[in-house]
Amino acid sequence: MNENHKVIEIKDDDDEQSSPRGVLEITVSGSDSDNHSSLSRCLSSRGSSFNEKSPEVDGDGDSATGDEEDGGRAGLISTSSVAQALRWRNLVCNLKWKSFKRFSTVPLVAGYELSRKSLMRRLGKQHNDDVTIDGVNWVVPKPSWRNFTLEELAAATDCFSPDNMVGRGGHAEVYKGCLPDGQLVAVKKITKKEKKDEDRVEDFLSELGIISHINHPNAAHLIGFSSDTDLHLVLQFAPHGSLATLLHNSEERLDWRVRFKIAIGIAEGLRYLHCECHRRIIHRDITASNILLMEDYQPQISDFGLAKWLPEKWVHHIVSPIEGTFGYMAPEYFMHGIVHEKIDVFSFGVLLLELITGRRAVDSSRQSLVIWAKPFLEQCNIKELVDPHLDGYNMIELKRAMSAASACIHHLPNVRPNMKRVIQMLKGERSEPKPKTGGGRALLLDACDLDDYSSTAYLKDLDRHMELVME
Ligand SMILES: Nc1ncnc2c1ncn2[C@@H]1O[C@H](COP(=O)(O)OP(=O)(O)OP(=O)(O)O)[C@@H](O)[C@H]1O
Repeated sequence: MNENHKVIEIKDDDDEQSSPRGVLEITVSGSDSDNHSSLSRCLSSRGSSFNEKSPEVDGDGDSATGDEEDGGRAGLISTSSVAQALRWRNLVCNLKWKSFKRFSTVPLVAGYELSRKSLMRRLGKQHNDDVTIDGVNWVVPKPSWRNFTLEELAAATDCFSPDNMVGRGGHAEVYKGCLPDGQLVAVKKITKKEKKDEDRVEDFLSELGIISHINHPNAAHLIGFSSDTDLHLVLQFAPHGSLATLLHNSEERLDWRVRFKIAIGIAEGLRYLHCECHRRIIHRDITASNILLMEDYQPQISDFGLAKWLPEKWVHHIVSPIEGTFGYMAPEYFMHGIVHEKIDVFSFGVLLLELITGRRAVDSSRQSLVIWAKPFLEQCNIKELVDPHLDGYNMIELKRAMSAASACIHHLPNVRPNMKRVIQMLKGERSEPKPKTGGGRALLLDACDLDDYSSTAYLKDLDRHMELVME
């Protein structure tokens, strides 16, 4: 176990159960060879735990059907899809493994370190060679992804024309594109100029590995990827852009009905990532810019660049460096680097506040929305809190959103509800979070006595932290 790990205790009850079962993670330490064998174990363990979702490819390159459901799915896969799947498998199998620094657990691809040159060389080979099967029995996820060439992406985006650029984040430029069949796509070109090639490739594979396992209407949908010259993800296009733009930079005013629908959708997406996905995924960067709005304003959680797998049996993990967006970061994360579901819950609370108030997580005078809103939430002061631009709102929904926000931004992670409970609160199925009296998934750390951490101390820390990062 990583030395950074402090005493942790897991107490599960059914209601607080937030990890999927039957997922085997391998702890990695030591040399390359250790890691490689860990990988093999990890992959073969995935074979059994992922059977119901993904068709397997056996040593002869045929679809192997483990059960009836797999058989049905496999039967639907076209020959070219199988060939793509094999190319994908070959690509991953050929990658070089080294020790993994940040996390001591390597899920499918989140631990690669490889030289970009070597990746490109291997990829170049993939395009030309017949697929070779090495007999390793592991699952090929989602064989319908496409491996695009740079020419295809250039044709789709009019040579990455600036007119087609729909967004730019800290790590990527995003272009609107149109595929030959008329499908609109977003081509995310990874830039991360400050990073070394190896790190960029590692981050790309990590994001790709996570996003490729996600299958939910409220989470980004991967169409394909390209590592031809540059690294690209090809995603479903979001016609209404990001929530941040619509909420803070647009003439268009989102009415309450749409805002509430967006809140429920994001909550459903997060519940999926935390509890229903093949593996437990912590997004780590839930912000208004990372919520995309599809047709009919259905929200999609996007940008899995910081997302992490968390093994089922671990209550949390401690990471360094701490990356994320100021204004959305939970105190235990920005102070101690603790990663667990409740840091996403905190960020979701900030998002709820943005939807209620129309204010940014951090405004132009560097005021944190959490610090500003806390007293009004405690007084249930709707008049001060609610966005003055809203023409009207459903009072019951607004109050539910306020009480959910209040619970989510609690300074103690154990007191914050999980996403399942947040949805119940928003839908009025349960009005109050269940008080934590020792049951449930408790987070006990001797490294940082969070239970002694008061709301006032937290607000002071938040202020201090903001001063530091805004200097
Ligand atoms: N699928 C999409 N459809 C439409 N617009 C998109 C899509 N994906 C991203 N965008 C736009 O591009 C912007 C940047 O994308 P994204 O957040 O994925 O980049 P990033 O560099 O990883 O961001 P960050 O700085 O948060 O790491 C988004 O805020 C959004 O406006």
